[in-house]
Order: sequence, then structure tokens, then C-alpha cells
Amino acid sequence: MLFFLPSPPLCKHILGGRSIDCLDWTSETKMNLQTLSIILLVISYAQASQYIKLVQYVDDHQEEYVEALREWVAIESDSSNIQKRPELHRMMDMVAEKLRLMGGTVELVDTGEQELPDGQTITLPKVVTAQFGSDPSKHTVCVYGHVDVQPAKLEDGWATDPYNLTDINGNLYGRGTSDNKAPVLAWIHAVKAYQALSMVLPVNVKFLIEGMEETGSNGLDAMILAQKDTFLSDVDYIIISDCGWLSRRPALTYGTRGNCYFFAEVEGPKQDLHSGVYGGAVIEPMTDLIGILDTLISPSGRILIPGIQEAVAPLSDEEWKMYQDIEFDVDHFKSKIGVNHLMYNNKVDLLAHRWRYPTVSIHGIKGAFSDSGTKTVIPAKVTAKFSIRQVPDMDPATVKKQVTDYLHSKFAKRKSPNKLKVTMVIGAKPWLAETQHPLYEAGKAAIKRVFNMDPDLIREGGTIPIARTFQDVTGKSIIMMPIGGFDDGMHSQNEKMSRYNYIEGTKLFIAYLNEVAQINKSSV
Ligand SMILES: C[C@H](N)C(=O)N[C@@H](Cc1c[nH]cn1)C(=O)O
Repeated sequence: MLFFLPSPPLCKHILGGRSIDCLDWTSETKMNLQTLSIILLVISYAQASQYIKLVQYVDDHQEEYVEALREWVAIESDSSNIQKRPELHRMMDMVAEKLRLMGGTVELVDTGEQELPDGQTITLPKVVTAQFGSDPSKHTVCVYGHVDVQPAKLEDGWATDPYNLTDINGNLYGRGTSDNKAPVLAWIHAVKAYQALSMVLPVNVKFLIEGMEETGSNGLDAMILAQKDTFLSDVDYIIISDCGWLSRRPALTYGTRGNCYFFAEVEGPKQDLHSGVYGGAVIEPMTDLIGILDTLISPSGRILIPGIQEAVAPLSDEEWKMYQDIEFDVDHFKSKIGVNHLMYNNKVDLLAHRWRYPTVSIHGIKGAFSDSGTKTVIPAKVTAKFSIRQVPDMDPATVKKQVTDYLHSKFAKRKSPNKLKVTMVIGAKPWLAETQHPLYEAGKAAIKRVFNMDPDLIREGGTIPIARTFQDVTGKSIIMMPIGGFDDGMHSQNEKMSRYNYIEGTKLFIAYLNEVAQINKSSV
């Protein structure tokens, strides 16, 4: 596709109000078609030169973009740590201020309180909404992103301070760089580039930026429902850039797994005990807990909870073929994460189990002794944290019951006097899109323009908790356009975003806005 073609209404205008399909081939029409071709050529030339200017602008402002990321990374906006909540509030204020300074119509939307496991409540970070342009003849896109991060400490094994952006060989290291601060900034910078060059945005752009994604987007479902007929009413498409490529090839993402996150608490004696004095006398909560955790999944990765595996939609021949055609080097994948063996060694099985089959992960045990040293304690109360990634056709409410019933039945068999409490704290559904949609065609064209190659069409094993709500509540189509690298280490030590992806990603977003503007409204 040319970078810019005149919109269908403009073509119609040039053709005297008729669409191309219903023309009668009179000489007058032929002349109009000739005029149209010339106009098309002039417009596409003018607009291609616009694009060149935008790209040049992005290249010239690289350092400014890196500094903006440095400022955001310095904020420890960890949504899972309530001690850091003031930082998260500050982060949301900074996002709002940035968008306000660009002349957007900005609101900080209150989403209420978060209830903590101990019954206390804490204020949720506000959600930032912003709008640039409201021309009814244009498409309106809503860019969703988040600026909260996963926890990170230097002592976790980071090579650099996680909150001090550090450039090493063109990689920008810092917590939240790839997930999701740089992509959000890249979208903001894309809009800013148009403004700086006094160019009109080809589509109206809205932003919806939240601060609780990493803990399940608390409060956002209700906010989206409440804003369905206001902020979201004129939105045509939702764009999310909160994931990564599969390899060095750019990608478009058409599915995410959901997530059900559980706490399983086993409580025994009224306080921690000396294992020499009481060991052998008491039934230890940790032994009970480890015992039931071990019944969740087999060593070969089969989920043992009845009903879960059965709910999974079977892999279709079409999917198998799609996975088979994707370029993906299993050995490279292994070496990048430093393992010799994986659950599956062929490409299709591996991709399928990363993207479209459920899995159980055990994340940690609160109350367990984990410091250095050799404390000989019997912990009195321990809480396991584990999650099950959701795929079509699993349903979080059903999974909650299946897991709770199963763990209680396994616990009952132990005939332990201790108490088990199972709670599901996140219940996020999976999301899947139709890749035949013009949004994806526009995405392919933008990627071709910026990277001069065709993208991989991939799924994401992680979760974007709000994706499915957006789709269900607004009925609008979503595209996920990642700019994160395959080796960015989201959620891990040494998370990074390469300068290349950050800067070329900004250009991609600029190009994408123009491609979206060409989508014929009546074709979707
Ligand atoms: C894909 C996205 N960047 C991400 O990492 N999301 C988190 C969201 C989540 C799910 N459960 C709790 N938080 C993830 O997939 O872990």
C-alpha cells in the first residue's frame, strides 16, 4: 500500500460522488479517472515526503526520547507493593502532565479502592485518559498501555540499578522499559512528532493509560463499563503495544493467554516453632502446602486438576500450519534463557504450549524462610502463590471452583489439623482476534514500510487482563502491535528495551496511524 492514499470519501468526491464500483465508463468518467490518478500521485508524493520528515524528526530527537524514558524508569511504580503506592500515584500524575502539556484533553479518572487480602483498603492509582483530535470524519483509535511495573531489586541479580536507566551497547536497561513504559512513550512521541511538525494527525488519537496492569488491572473493568458511552463511544479501534516479538522479525499479536492467580494459605500453630524442639511433634503447614502444590501439575507439564485440560479448544490444522510456517529457532530460544532441555523440543509443540495451552506456575511462598543463613524454623503460616494461564475455552469462574475443590480434596486426604484457605485474586480471560481484519492489514503495511519485511503473526503467552473486556464491552476490534524485543526480559532481572526497537517502534506507530486512516469505514 502507498503510504497515504486519499480516503474513500475523497476519491468519491473526485469522481463526482460515485464510488469506483458503480461507474459507467463514459468519456467523462475516464477523464475523471485520469484526474484521480494524477491527484493520487501528487497526494502520495506529498504525503510520502511528510513521512520522511516525520522519520527524520524521530531520528533527531532520539536523545530526548531516551531521557523521557529515564525519567519514567526512575519512578518505582510497582503496583504489587502497597508501600510503593505513592510512587504509582506520582507516575500517573506525570503521564497526565505530559499529555496535558501536549494540548490533549486529559482526565485522571478515579477507579476507587483496592481491597487487600487482609481486608484493608488502599486507593487505586487513577487512570489517565487523553484525547487528541475529534474530527468526526476521521477514525478514532484508542491506545491502551500501562506504566506500573513488576517488582525489582538490585539484589535480585540485576547488573545495574533497575531504576536508573543504563545504556549498554544500545540496550536501555531498567525495570519497566519494555513492559510497558517505552512503548507508551513511543506512542506519545509519535503524536508529538506530528504536532512538532505542524502536521495534522491522520486519525483522532485517544490514550487510556493505567497503573494496575501487573496485578490484574484492578478497577479498570468497571471504569471501561462506565465510560462505554462517553470516552469510548467514538473509538473505532483499540491498539495495545504491551508484548514482544518472537524473534528479530517484527510481529503482530492476535491472541493473549488469560491468568487465574491463586493464594493457597495453610495455617497451623499460633506462632513459628523451633524445628528441633517441635519437629516430629507438629504437622507442619509447609509440608502440607508443598504436598498439595505437588498435585497441581505433573513433571511433564500435564495439569492434574480435573476439567482444566478438557476445556481447552483443540489445536486446529490451520493453527498447526501457521505455527509450522513461523521462523523460530528452538536452540536459540534455549540458549537465550540458559537451559538445555525444554518441555517440548519441536517448534509447533513449543509455540502451542507457550501460546494456546494452559500452564501452572508456582511463583512463591509467603512466610517461608528465604533469607541467607540456616534458620531452623517451622513456619506457622505459609501462603503459596501460583497461577494458571487461561486459554480458549477456559473460564476463570469455573477454574476458580475447579482449583478450590481440587486442593481441598487433596488436603482432606492428608487428614491434617491445619487450615487451608484458597482464594483467587486475579481472574483474567484470554483474548483472540480475527487476523483477517483491515487493522491487521494496516499493521502489515506499516511494518513493511518501516522494517521492509513482513511481520510474524503471533500469540502472546502472557496476559493483558483488560484486552478481553475492551473487546466484550466496546465491541470494537483490537490489534496488538508489539515493539518489545524477544529477549527483553520482561518481569526478569536486567529487563531492557533496545534503542533500535524504541526508535523504530516510534516510526512504526507514526506509519500505523497513517495506515489506519486509509481503512474504509464501511469495510469493517
Ligand atoms: C503481557 C504483559 N506485558 C504482561 O506481562 N502482563 C502480565 C499481567 C498479569 C497477569 N497476571 C498478573 N498480571 C502477565 O502476563 O503476567
